[in-house]
Amino acid sequence: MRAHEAGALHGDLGSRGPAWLRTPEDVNALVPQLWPRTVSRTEAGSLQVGGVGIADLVAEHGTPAYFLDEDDLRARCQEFAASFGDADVYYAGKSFLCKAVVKIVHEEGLFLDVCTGGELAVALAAGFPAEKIGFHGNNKSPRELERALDAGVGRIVVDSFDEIARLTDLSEKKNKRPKVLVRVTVGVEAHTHEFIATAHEDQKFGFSLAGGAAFAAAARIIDDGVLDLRGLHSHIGSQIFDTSGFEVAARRVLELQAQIRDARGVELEELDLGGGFGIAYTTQDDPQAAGDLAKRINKIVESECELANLRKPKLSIEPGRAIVGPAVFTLYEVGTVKDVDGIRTYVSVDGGMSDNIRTALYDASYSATMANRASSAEPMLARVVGKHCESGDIVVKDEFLPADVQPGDLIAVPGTGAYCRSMASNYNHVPRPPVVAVRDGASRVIVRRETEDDLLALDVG
Ligand SMILES: Cc1ncc(COP(=O)(O)O)c(C=O)c1O
Ligand SMILES: N[C@@H](CCCC[NH3+])C(=O)O
Repeated sequence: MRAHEAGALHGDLGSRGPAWLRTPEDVNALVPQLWPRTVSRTEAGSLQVGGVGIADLVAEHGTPAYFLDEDDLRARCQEFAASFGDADVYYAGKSFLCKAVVKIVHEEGLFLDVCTGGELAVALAAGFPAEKIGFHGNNKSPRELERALDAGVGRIVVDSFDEIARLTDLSEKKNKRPKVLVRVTVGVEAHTHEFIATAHEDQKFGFSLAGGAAFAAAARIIDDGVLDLRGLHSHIGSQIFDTSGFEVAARRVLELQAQIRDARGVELEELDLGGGFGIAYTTQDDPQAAGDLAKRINKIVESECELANLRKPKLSIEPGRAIVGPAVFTLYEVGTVKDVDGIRTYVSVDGGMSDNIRTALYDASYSATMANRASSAEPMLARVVGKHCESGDIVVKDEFLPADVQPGDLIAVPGTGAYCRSMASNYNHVPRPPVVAVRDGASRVIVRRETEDDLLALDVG
């Protein structure tokens, strides 16, 4: 998360926006890095995506809803695959997974990373080839491991000594030799929110490099000879803009790789550097293009291999957010507009923390625009909030909206493809919104809207 996302507000009443937020010259303008590529305003001023106008989308699918620009998603898959060349690009399923997206990711030639039996079930149900699946998780159950072995999952990323023992035992019983990676905690303090940083020492993921657990895990697997140790894995966190964290991570895992070679005579052939590439949530975020990331990461790995006197391993990366995040916007309808005198204007919409928990959970920043019309009114600093019974139910902390925003207007929030529907809840018994893919002038529901019947179906009375 960027420094500006710390949420600091101006002290003076009446201008309670963060210091970085500027009054826009045109409150209707769409800042390109925030929006899926086929989104634009029609001459009349409303949004369109994939050649379909927002009014038609709302008439057919209602609000709130997530709209996926399918061409944008496919283009991002293609850019990562082409830029990283020989590397395997795993789409991180945790960011957003459903059968249609699994099929798209497969058609575009990507691999797939899952981290629970549920995600694995969706991938397999959509016909994704098991050998192109990587299986993560710090607490995979025996049942999940068994399922992965039976399905023939391509890589299992082991995360604890308990798991190594469990998987070794199961593999011997089933006479299998799964390919595994050892997840290494490299001790990098990634510049991101604490809850989404994953490679500092004090946390649940991986084997500590500094404490020697990572070496011991690799050595145990090699010595046992049951699992096929293909390489090491490092994921330093999410929403990272600066490649220096990847540089330190690559150096440290490659040093470990050299240590393993020297101690056991085994030169591991693969290296997975995880995901975490940041995307634009606000005008201040300036993400790197896939091509630039690929060049930097390849260069880092090459020079670190040279230093450690290692052959360059086959690389894998696991972008989730950077592929699906920018391809989606959420559309809401405004229900109430409340000016809390001298403090701020609250614009309440028909969704909230149940469809986007990131603002409440990580203090994340988002942007928004009025979607049903362009307005000539002055920009007004507003806070877009949901309909839940929590004062922390904030969708967009600070954004300029036209001062004439009113009930019935539509608000679109970009950058919601990752970790919004996948982290959605039924808090306050609000049914979760649908995901609608739009392309070439047509829309199709890929995850339908939940109904009250769905909610009641689980309630056995
Ligand atoms: C192991 C692993 N790989 C990949 C990702 C994808 O991260 P992001 O979507 O932030 O790129 C995550 C999530 O943080 C992860 O835990
Ligand atoms: N869910 C998080 C990222 C963590 C993903 C898994 N390690 C986010 O919204 O940014």
